[in-house]
Amino acid sequence: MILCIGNVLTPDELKTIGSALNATEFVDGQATAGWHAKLVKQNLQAKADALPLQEAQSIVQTALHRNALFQMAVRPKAMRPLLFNRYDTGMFYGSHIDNAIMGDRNQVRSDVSMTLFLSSPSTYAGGELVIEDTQGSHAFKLDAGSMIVYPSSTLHRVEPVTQGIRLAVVTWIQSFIRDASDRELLFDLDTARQAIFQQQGKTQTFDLLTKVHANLIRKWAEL
Ligand SMILES: O=C(O)CCC(=O)C(=O)O
Ligand SMILES: [Fe+2]
Repeated sequence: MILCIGNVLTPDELKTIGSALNATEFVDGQATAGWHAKLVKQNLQAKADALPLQEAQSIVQTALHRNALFQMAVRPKAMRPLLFNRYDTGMFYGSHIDNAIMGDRNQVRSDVSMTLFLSSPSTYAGGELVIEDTQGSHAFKLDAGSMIVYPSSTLHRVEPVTQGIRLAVVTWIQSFIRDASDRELLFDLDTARQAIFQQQGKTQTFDLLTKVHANLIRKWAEL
């Protein structure tokens, strides 16, 4: 399941992050790509230990934590550190698959990839995130503060930026629910169960759906 989530960051938060990124040193993005992805990666990323970045990192961390849709769709168990990336005019990231296991000491299996867009689409041309699945290629260019989550098992790319600068923050998440179709099933069930609660309250039907939901998590969750 590919899911777009709007308004993850407030305009104020976006402004603070923008100022932090202005004060941050960006380096060649090649450092964090697999040997095959390196061949097609041409972007920049913020130095991980850059001081001005700390506030920006904690703003995004908090925003992910409070976002009910993100939590429901991804069911995060562990997450790679947030990576702020930048594509200046002419930069791109060609078709690639993300590494399955990331990190040296705290290893994370990438089940879900996410991009949180930080630049308004009106400020740059190109730079679409294109995700390929069995139904074809899907291009995304979201509002600043909106995010997309998609299975890390997909080939994807960032189209060349032909004008302006594209800023984003990306990360990879290991989910309690490893299988993407199981995650989607739980997401749908949870959505339906909550709609029933809104309409009818805590009925027997709601209780039954909640039981199925909880027991499927028991069946599938990896702790
Ligand atoms: O910038 C993006 O939207 C995605 C970048 C990406 O695919 C990656 O860093 O692996
Ligand atoms: Fe990627």
